[in-house]
Amino acid sequence: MTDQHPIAVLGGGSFGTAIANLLAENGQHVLHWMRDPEQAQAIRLTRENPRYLKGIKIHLGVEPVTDLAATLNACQLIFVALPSSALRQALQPVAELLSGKQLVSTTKGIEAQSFLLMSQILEDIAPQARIGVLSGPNLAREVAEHALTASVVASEDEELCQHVQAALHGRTFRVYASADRFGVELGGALKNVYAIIAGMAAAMGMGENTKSMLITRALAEMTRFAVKLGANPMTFLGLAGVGDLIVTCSSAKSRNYQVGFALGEGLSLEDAVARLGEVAEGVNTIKVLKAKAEELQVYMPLVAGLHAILFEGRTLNQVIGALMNAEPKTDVDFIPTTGF
Ligand SMILES: NC(=O)C1=CN([C@@H]2O[C@H](COP(=O)(O)OP(=O)(O)OC[C@H]3O[C@@H](n4cnc5c(N)ncnc54)[C@H](OP(=O)(O)O)[C@@H]3O)[C@@H](O)[C@H]2O)C=CC1
Ligand SMILES: O=C(CO)COP(=O)(O)O
Repeated sequence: MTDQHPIAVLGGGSFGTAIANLLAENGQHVLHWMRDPEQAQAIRLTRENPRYLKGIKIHLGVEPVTDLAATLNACQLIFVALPSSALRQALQPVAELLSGKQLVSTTKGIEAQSFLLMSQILEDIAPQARIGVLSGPNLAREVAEHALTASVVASEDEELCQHVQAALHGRTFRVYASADRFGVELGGALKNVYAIIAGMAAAMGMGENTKSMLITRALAEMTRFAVKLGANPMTFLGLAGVGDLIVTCSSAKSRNYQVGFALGEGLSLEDAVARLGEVAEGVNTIKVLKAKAEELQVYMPLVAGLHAILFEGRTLNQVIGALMNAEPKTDVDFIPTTGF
């Protein structure tokens, strides 16, 4: 059943475009808000968004718009697909228009200084809104090309979860519900850091053993950190945890992986990010994560190693040597046996 109101998607990048298309394919009228009037006009005329999703036809049910206030006024369900660095500054000025709306963040990042996840920022600026997150192994291009894909909508608000499932479920996209908003969102933010490391390893010609070790030990670190923050470790065994970690650490379509690959080829961080020209959230997340892990005294050797390479002048070989020669540890030591 289609909504009586249009559905808003905020953000004219690759993921906003992919989600807007999915909704429109399901018969929804979508107001796709972007800040650039030229981009909106070009999409209206050509039905393509070549800068972010070249070759993908934009469904006629997607209406590119640039009036944010009018968009928020017209819609009850609003997907937020803005970079984490832009979300607060874009939405704070229109905070009063968000009251009572269903806001679903798809943004996978952490705010510097506050260490807030994106749905927590939404809650902060719009306490009267109904809040959820959408996260999972969802490479935008594959979603747009109709690869069979699953995602998770997470909120304590069951009605919101059902609304999102009804709006997005289709022949190629399946949405699972979760009540653990914090765990689902944390998984999406943390995995970007490990995708940078996986990209580096690939550029260095490392094999499948290395990839598997990285993904598994990344899961250990992520879970250890999440448990320290009081999250449910079981969420990390789901699509938004290990699922997203696998896809992002395995695919050259991931922008975080691409940044890592460029670093592994010897580019500076600045050049790697410039060459990408899109958002790689892990670059900002690593800074705040390293500091938080130290503050909370959580053992995160991969995070510390990547930070040392990017910001402390260590070489890849120095860090690899330190990681492989670290004191012996036990394998699965990060899930408490009681309490969950
Ligand atoms: N791409 C993917 O596969 C997936 C991405 N995500 C998450 O979605 C979020 C958005 O990423 P994605 O769509 O990929 O990013 P892209 O890099 O593809 O696009 C970024 C978009 O954000 C816009 N933008 C940047 N700053 C502002 C601002 N201040 N106000 C308004 N709009 C702004 C850009 O506009 P302009 O062109 O005018 O600069 C552009 O449209 C990220 O957190 C990402 O982790 C989640 C799942 C999958
Ligand atoms: O989150 C993603 C896939 O689930 C997209 O990852 P990148 O931002 O690294 O492209």
